[in-house]
Amino acid sequence: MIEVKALQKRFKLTKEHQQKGKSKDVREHDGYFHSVKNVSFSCAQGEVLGLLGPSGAGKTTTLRMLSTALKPDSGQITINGQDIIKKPLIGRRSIGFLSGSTGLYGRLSARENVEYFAKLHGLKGRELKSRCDALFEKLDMTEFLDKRAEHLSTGMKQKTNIARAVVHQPDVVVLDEPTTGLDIMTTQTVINFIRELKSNGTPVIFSTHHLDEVALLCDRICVIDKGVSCFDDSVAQFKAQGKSDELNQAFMNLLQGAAHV
Ligand SMILES: Nc1ncnc2c1ncn2[C@@H]1O[C@H](COP(=O)(O)OP(=O)(O)OP(=O)(O)O)[C@@H](O)[C@H]1O
Repeated sequence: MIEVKALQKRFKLTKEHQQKGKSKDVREHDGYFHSVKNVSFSCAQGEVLGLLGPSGAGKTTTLRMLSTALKPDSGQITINGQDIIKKPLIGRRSIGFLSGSTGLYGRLSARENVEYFAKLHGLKGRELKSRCDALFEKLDMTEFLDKRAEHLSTGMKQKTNIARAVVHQPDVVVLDEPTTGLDIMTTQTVINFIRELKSNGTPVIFSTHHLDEVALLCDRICVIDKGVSCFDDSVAQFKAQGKSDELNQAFMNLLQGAAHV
């Protein structure tokens, strides 16, 4: 179970940001850009939560705080009752994080990349091999395992990144736009993999702009708009609140009627 309460993160405004016109955004004040102003949600065993919101809403910033890559200014993140802001090492062990900016080591093969991260998490010998082999099969990676990462396609790289993110069998999996830019077959492999994590009881949180994936996978939805979570509940409640059975219409209704900004 992961619980996120009242997260906040602001960034000092640079001249460059001001020149880009950020000063027009309502989240800029006191010399800071308040990227995440008040975000709360939870995701229990066996649930998949879809994190939705317009571009720039604060989804990636929120997910980076969950991964411990960014320290919140205030708020709480607990995993199975453990405060991972106070104990980031526990957070790093407990969370498997895939981000758009995660890089692979280009000169290592796909297999070597995943094994390298497995070793960093203390895996070795037979356990390391059987854990990696199982992931390679589930993610349909066998035919490119020995190719250098620098020569892999976008989809192959994404599969390798996912394997690397979950090789330590984390308690919670957090995926930032896991299917963006992928072809249909690779997208399906990623969707099946999320389903399998769910059926094993692992809470999965993923950000996306694809509402068809939300319909296929999610039990819960959290919507972030201008740094504020304006919805956190079941998919059924989302449709009811948005007064539409169609997720995209419910999403539009919710944002248009938002009273949080
Ligand atoms: N280090 C930073 N310094 C200043 N502003 C930042 C920084 N990181 C993020 N931001 C700003 O915070 C806002 C939220 O960004 P974030 O990447 O979290 O949005 P997002 O919801 O993930 O958007 P998208 O759907 O386009 O990926 C954006 O306006 C972004 O420019």
